[in-house]
Amino acid sequence: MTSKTSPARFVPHGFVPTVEQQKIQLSQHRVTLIEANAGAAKTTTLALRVGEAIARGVKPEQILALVFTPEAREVMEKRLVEIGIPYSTSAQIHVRTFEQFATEVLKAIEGASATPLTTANALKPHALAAIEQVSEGYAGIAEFLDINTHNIAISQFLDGQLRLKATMALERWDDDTSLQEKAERLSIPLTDYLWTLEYERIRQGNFEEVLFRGPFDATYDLACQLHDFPDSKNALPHYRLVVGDELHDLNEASFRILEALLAIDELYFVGAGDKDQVIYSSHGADESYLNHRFTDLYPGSVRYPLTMTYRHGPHLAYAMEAFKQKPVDSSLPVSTVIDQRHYHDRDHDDCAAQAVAAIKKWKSEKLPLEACAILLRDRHQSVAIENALMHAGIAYRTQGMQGYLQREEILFLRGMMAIALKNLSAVQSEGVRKAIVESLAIFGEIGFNAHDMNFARNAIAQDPDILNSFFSGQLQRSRSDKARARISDAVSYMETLLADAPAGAVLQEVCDRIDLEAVARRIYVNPHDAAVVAKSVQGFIEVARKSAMNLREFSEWIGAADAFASSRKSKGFVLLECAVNAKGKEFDHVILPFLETGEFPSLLRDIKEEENLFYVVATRAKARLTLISPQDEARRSPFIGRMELASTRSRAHAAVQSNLAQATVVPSRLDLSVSYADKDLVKALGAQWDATRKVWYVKAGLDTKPFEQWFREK
Ligand SMILES: Nc1ncnc2c1ncn2[C@@H]1O[C@H](COP(=O)(O)OP(=O)(O)OP(=O)(O)O)[C@@H](O)[C@H]1O
Repeated sequence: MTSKTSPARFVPHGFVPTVEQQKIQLSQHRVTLIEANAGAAKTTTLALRVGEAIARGVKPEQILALVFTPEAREVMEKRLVEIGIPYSTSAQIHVRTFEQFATEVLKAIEGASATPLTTANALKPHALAAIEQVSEGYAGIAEFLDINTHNIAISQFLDGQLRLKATMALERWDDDTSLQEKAERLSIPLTDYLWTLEYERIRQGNFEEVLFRGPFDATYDLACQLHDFPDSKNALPHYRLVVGDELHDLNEASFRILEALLAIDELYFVGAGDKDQVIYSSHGADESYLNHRFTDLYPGSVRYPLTMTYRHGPHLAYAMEAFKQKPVDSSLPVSTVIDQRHYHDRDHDDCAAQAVAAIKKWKSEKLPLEACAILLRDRHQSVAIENALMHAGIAYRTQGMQGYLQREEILFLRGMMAIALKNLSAVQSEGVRKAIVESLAIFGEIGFNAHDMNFARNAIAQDPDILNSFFSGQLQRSRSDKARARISDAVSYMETLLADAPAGAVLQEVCDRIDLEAVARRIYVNPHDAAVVAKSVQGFIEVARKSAMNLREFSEWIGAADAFASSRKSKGFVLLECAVNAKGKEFDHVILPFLETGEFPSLLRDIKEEENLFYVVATRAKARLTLISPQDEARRSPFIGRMELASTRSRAHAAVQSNLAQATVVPSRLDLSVSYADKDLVKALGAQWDATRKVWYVKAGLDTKPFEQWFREK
């Protein structure tokens, strides 16, 4: 595909590739691997490789770019265009998550798509059916079984089966291996092993028709299919080039899909990753694939380094070097600012005020708000931040999560207030009215089926005055007597209230009467989700209490806040996003609030992954990183201390000076505006044709005078 001596045919837009990048761009090895630090241009260099392939005649639809998450897919799509591949061309490149790719291939094999079930709540009925089959079917060994059907057990089961499948640990055993032995070898309780087998039996359905697929199931099913029926490899599209980003997320199932793709002749593969960005080990992600699995399979694979980060300057590079205890460097002649701000201990409103102060400072320097991102460890943290932003009149946009006023648990409380004030009609948006009705049904644990739910949503959204009578009537359908009694009590309490009752105290009373935290634990399969919901609710009640408003005033304030949050500006807003969704992205200014023990690192999660997640979010910053932590040093996240900010500062300063001294102005190529009729003329004068970007250009270093009449900007 490429030859060792030939120069690059693809010239990117806006920067000159380094020698290291060029080696990868021109690599002619079947398997090329890149292991490099955050911001060291992995995605960009994969995009360069794609551009080079197109410049050499590979059709864009013969190129596959594989990633693991929708966010990473977005970043890859963006980079392809940024480096200069025209949108019309890049849109034809197959940029897919593994799961999406597997779904498409399975559809080609099976001729139909299995129902996708994406949430733990949607999978719960199938998990319950499976455990029922275990308790009935294995009565003979019942004394070894430990049957539990509460939400925590289901959540643990769903995580466990995902891991078993991601690591392909359910593969066939010798017939004489007993069930107990198999469970022991997998280091899981026998019940969990049997539960997974039954669950898979239900999922795989009868008559070879898969009934449903949960998260990651398509990847697993395709890996099994390729293993069990080698001929199904023929269903894989024939690509000429496959690039894989974020390969640190590889697990056994996705690796096997890559293996099958790589068995296709004439296919080149270039993959990149950073072992310190592994945050999905619960899904079987493992650095061993990058470390040696590729090389074991393809001894001819080569590894190329990308040694410098291009996202930020030496200050942040050295802080990350100290944090991760690995070499990190930057050749950028810029001082990435690392600001620290502190808040009164446990005062999250003060923390949010510090975030606002950091944004105001940025704005006062005439820097664009949309280049600013507040990255949260968890979504419950957005309550204080959103309020502070609204209060300061700073527009914001949430990504990958709803603004807090639109979340189920808060919509439920808004519904209860609407019942008290009989003012659902005051909620401007019909969509929000519908969502409020749905949340009342969910937290009221009313057993609506999809049809009933739809009917209720539409009827009440159109005629909000019937909310009270409808809701009281439907409560009779609540699943448990206890829940029905509690919520009826809360509704009667609300209906007796006057509009001038204090909102904070009333909402607290509603939560106590219903025992909302227990309801959340019943409703949310994942205990972490239930905990986040409880924290959101507490945050909301705190807002009401601190406002000192009565019910009517608070309801009006929510209406105004709703309108503020939904105002859509194309510019002049800051971004609010959860840490896990920020992978692969970059922002001029990253603000990390709530850096205290228990929040970040979260104590409910694996500490190594928390550390990797912190590394991921801190390295999203290009020009400025603001760290917001408690005044009390003992309560601060230990991650800040590990950045050794004070001791790395002078070395970083010296590196910026030295980078400045070495910086040279690199002459870049000049794009021309040439009509079809003039093409032979410019060619004769020495202009080059860029097949990827479909533009004539003068190579860097050539005399541009003869081309003056075709300059794009005179
Ligand atoms: N040769 C170069 N000169 C200057 N800037 C570059 C060069 N190559 C890439 N960059 C810039 O470096 C930044 C980081 O690149 P990229 O996102 O590809 O890194 P990455 O290694 O994939 O990051 P991560 O793993 O942290 O997501 C981008 O802003 C990109 O435009």
